[in-house]
Amino acid sequence: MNANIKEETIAALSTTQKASGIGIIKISGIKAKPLAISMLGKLPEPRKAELLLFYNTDKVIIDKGIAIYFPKPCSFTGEDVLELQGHGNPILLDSILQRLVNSTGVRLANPGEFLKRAYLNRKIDLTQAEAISTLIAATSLRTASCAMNSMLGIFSDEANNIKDLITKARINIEASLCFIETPNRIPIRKAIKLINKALLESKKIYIKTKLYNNFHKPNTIVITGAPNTGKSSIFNTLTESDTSIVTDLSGTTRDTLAKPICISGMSLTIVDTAGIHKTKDILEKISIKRTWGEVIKADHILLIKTTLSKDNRIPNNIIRNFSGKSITIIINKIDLTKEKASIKTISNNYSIVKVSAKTGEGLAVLKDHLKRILDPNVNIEPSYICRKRYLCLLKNTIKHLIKASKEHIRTKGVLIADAVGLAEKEASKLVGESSSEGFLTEQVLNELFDGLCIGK
Ligand SMILES: Nc1nc2c(c(=O)[nH]1)N(C=O)[C@@H](CNc1ccc(C(=O)N[C@@H](CCC(=O)O)C(=O)O)cc1)CN2
Ligand SMILES: Nc1nc2c(ncn2[C@@H]2O[C@H](COP(=O)(O)OP(=O)(O)OP(=O)(O)O)[C@@H](O)[C@H]2O)c(=O)[nH]1
Ligand SMILES: [Mg+2]
Repeated sequence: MNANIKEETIAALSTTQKASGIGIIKISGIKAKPLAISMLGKLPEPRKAELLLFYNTDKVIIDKGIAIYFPKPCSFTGEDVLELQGHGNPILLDSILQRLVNSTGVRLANPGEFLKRAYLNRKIDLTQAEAISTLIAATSLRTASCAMNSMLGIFSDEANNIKDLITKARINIEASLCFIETPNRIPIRKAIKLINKALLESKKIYIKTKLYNNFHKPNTIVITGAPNTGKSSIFNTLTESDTSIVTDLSGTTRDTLAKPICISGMSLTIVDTAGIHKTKDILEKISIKRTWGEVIKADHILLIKTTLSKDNRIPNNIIRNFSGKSITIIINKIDLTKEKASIKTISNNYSIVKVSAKTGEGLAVLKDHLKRILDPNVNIEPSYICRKRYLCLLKNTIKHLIKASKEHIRTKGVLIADAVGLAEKEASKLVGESSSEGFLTEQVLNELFDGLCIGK
C-alpha cells in the first residue's frame, strides 16, 4: 500500500464542472475534521445533513449549503469524509477547492482516488470497484443494471464461493499428504470432490460472465440519401430537437451534424448529412465527400427515400462500399400517399420501415427496430459485468483445476496440491486478493482507477 495514502487528505469536485443545481465537494482524510470546524464553525453531527454557512479563511461567507461529516471508518473511503454540497456554480465551487488546497495542505484528488482508497481500506473489493466504474460509464440501462448487481456483490459472492471451495480442497490435500505414511491417513477423495465442484462452478460463472457484453461503445447511426428526402426532418424527430435546418430547398444540409440520443435506455449517436447526388458544384462536392466519410464510419445506416422515389432498393454504390453493414431503408413522407406505417425485415441486416417525419407516424416502430438490432444484449438477462480480467483469471482457474482433477490420485498427490494452489491464486485475484501477496500489484490498480473520473 502507498505509505502516503494514510497521510494525505484529498479533495475534489464530485459533480459536473458545468453549472448545475448543486455541486458537491468531497474531502477525505485526516484533515476533513479540522477543516469542517474551520470552514463551518462546527463539526456537523456524524452522518447528518446540516444546513450551514461555508466560510473562507477571512471569515467571509462563500456559500450556504448542506454539509455532511462521515467519521471513519463509516464512510465511503473508510477515512474521515466531509461533503460540502453547495450551489452548483463551477467558479464558486472551484474557489472553495482552491481555498482548501492553498491554505490547508489538502491536495486535489487524482481520478478514481476516492474509490481506490475505499478498496485499499477494504470497504469494497476489486470487482465492486470495477462495477462502480462501469456503472458511471454505462451507455445502456441494461449495462447499468449489470454493474449494479456487481456493485452489490453478486459477482464477488460467486467468485468467493469458488475460491473457498478451492481453499478447502487445498487444505484437504495438504492434510492427506501430511499423513500419507500413517495408517489412519485422510483420504484424498473429498478433495477431488471439492475440486470437481469448484471446476463446475468456475465453468458456470465463466459462461455467464462471457455472455454479457458491456464492452460495446454507443453505436453511430448515419442518416443518408438523396437531397430533400427528409433526412434532417428525421434527424430532428429522433433527436427531439430542431438542430438541423429543414427547408423545401434541395441541398439545405451542407455539414454533418452529430447528436447523442437515448432510445429505450440505450445511448446512440445520430448523424445528419448532406444529400448525395451528382453535382458539379464545388461546395456540394465537399459536402458529399463528408457524407461518405460519415457513412464509412457508421455502425448502422438509415437510407432515406420517399414514397415518391422510383426505386426502393439499396443503391449499388452503397452495397459495393458497405456490404456487411446493416442498413435500414426508410420510406419517408407516407402522409403524402396515405400509406400506413410498417416494417419489413428483408434479412438480418436489411429492413424497410415506412414513416412520416411530418406526422411522426412509424417513428416508434423505427426506434423499436433500432433498439432491437443495435443492442448486443437485447436477449440476455442482465447478470453482472464482464471484464477481460475476469475471463482471463477464470480461464486460468479452470485450467489448473482440470489439471488437478486429472492427476493420478495416489501417486501424484503433490502435483494435485500444486495445481490447486495455482487455481487458488488465480481465483483470489478476481476479488483483488492474492493469498500470498495481499493486494494486487500497483499496476493493475492504476489501470483501473486512472481510467475513472475526478471526484470518484
Ligand atoms: N452524497 C453522496 N451521495 C452518494 C455517494 C456519496 O459519496 N455521497 N456515493 C458515492 O459513491 C454513492 C453512495 N455510496 C456510498 C457508499 C457508502 C457510504 C458510507 O457511508 N458507508 C459507510 C456506512 C455504511 C452504512 O451506514 O450502512 C461504511 O461503509 O462504513 C456512503 C455512500 C452514491 N451517492
Ligand atoms: N409531407 C411531408 N413532408 C416532409 C416529410 N419529411 C420532410 N418533409 C419535407 O421535405 C422537405 C425536405 O426536408 P429536409 O428534412 O430538409 O430534407 P433533407 O433530406 O434533409 O434535405 P437536404 O438537406 O437538402 O438533403 C421539407 O420541406 C420538409 O418539410 C414528411 O414526412 N412528409
Ligand atoms: Mg438536410
